[in-house]
Amino acid sequence: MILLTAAQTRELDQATIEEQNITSAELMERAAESFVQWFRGRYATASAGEILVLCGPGNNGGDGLAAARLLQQAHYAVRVALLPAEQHSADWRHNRQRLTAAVPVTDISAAHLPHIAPHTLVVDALFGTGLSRPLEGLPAALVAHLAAADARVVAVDIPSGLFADAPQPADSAVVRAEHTVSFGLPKLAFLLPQNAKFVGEWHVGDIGLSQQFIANAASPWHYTDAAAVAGSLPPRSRFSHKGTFGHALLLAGSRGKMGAAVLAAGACQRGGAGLLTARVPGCGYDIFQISVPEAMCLPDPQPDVISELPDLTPYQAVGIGPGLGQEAASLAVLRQLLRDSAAAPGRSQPMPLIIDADALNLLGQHRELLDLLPENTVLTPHPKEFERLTEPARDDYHRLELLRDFAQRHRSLVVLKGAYSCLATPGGELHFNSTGNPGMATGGSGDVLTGLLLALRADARLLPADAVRLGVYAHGMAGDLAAHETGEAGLIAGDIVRQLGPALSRCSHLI
Ligand SMILES: NC(=O)C1=CN([C@@H]2O[C@H](COP(=O)(O)OP(=O)(O)OC[C@H]3O[C@@H](n4cnc5c(N)ncnc54)[C@H](OP(=O)(O)O)[C@@H]3O)[C@@H](O)[C@H]2O)[C@H](O)CC1
Ligand SMILES: [K+]
Repeated sequence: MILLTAAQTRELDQATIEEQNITSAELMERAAESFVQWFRGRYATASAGEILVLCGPGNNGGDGLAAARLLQQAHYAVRVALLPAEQHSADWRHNRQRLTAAVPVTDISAAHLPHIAPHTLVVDALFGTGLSRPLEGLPAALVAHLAAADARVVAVDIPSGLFADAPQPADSAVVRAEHTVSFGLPKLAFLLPQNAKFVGEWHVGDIGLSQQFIANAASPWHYTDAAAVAGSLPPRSRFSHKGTFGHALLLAGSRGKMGAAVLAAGACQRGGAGLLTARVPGCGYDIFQISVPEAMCLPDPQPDVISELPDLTPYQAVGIGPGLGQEAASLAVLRQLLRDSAAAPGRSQPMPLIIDADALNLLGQHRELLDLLPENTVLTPHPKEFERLTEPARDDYHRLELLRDFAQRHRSLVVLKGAYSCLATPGGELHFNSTGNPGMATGGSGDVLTGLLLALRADARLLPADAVRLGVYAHGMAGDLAAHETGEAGLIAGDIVRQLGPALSRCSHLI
């Protein structure tokens, strides 16, 4: 699914109206119906109490007026408060007229802010994608009043005061919603950690927007949902053998951190690698062989860390980093790996690499190595690791800029890990992942992702970006399946490994 700017959203509305030969008021009615349908599913009339709908002067306010009418028809107790304005949109006026006397309406002024008892359900229809500047004056005072009242806010389309696709100045007034009910497509703003406190839980209703416009729209932002990964894991041929799915090499572990190697190896196996060989420090030999009997093991001559790179000839992909440590000997191995991978003997393409954890930190300390990254190398930093590779970000939007720029400059596939992990491609696309849950914020879940990506990059049937997008999605889905069994707090990385098979199998059955 693609994500659009606020300006493109307006064009999409217009395209829908023209394509379907409907009026803008009819499209607004669909939006209001979609909002009310969600609302009715969430709040029973008996327990909702009196609902206050706050309406601004544009079409967001128009949505609010139409929703107020529909809520009243559905037997909710509703009142409306209007923000004063010199001008109102045409569809606002249309819906103001359609509101019957059964819904009390008051005008908001600085002297008459609406009374809001604690826990009142408030529908925020003040401003939507037409927000043209940060809120000040009366709208800002109203937002503060809402916060002070401890209301339970449901935002229409987007919390008022929040820009859909750009940062707002620090401390500017933004409504803090418990839920945001949006239309058609999610907004980029919903996916950024800095906005979580405003957006709350978000939902998107289908209002029949032009699919043709969406399919042809140009945007760097994508949202990886089930449809996006459908078909990216081809079925296995009956005549396939273990060589078909590639031989992966994993360089992982150091004294005290062999668990990372074991988790990554388990994930690589569950991810479908035909063969896996692990290079581990000497001390990890027994641990690894006993924990992962399906894999082969090449113990390093050094007992505590990995100090020598094996010959890469037999392998189709290499993963490095989980539990590696940051010793000079391991840095030398990483440097050698980058050199050997760029021009692997007998290969037309560079070796597919996955670089994670301590290997990323080593890259951050020796940035000259970034120039050696073979094309389509996968890097999987969390925000701190990413900062070590680039620079501290001013905010989440700046971080996305840095991410996009980095992936383009180094022709790499970078997965910035987080609630909506974001894959940046060498072509400048940003793919936000939709699966996963907070239970996955636990030690070792990144090692699992590395192992899974290693398996998928070793599978020559998959294109590089498709493999990574699928891996990030399946990893999140495995976390969701695991959390279903263990709960979020009880989830540990090994649970994710155990659910990778079912998750991948679901992905391969998606159509
Ligand atoms: N497909 C859809 O998503 C649909 C969305 N709908 C809804 O329409 C809104 C967008 O409506 P729009 O009329 O474009 O814009 P808003 O309602 O958000 O606001 C515009 C008015 O607000 C004024 N404004 C803007 N910023 C401020 C501010 N900081 N302070 C005060 N006033 C402000 C603006 O005035 P200008 O001076 O900027 O001209 C306008 O008067 C979308 O979010 C959905 O809710 C449709 O219902 C159909 C489908
Ligand atoms: K709003």
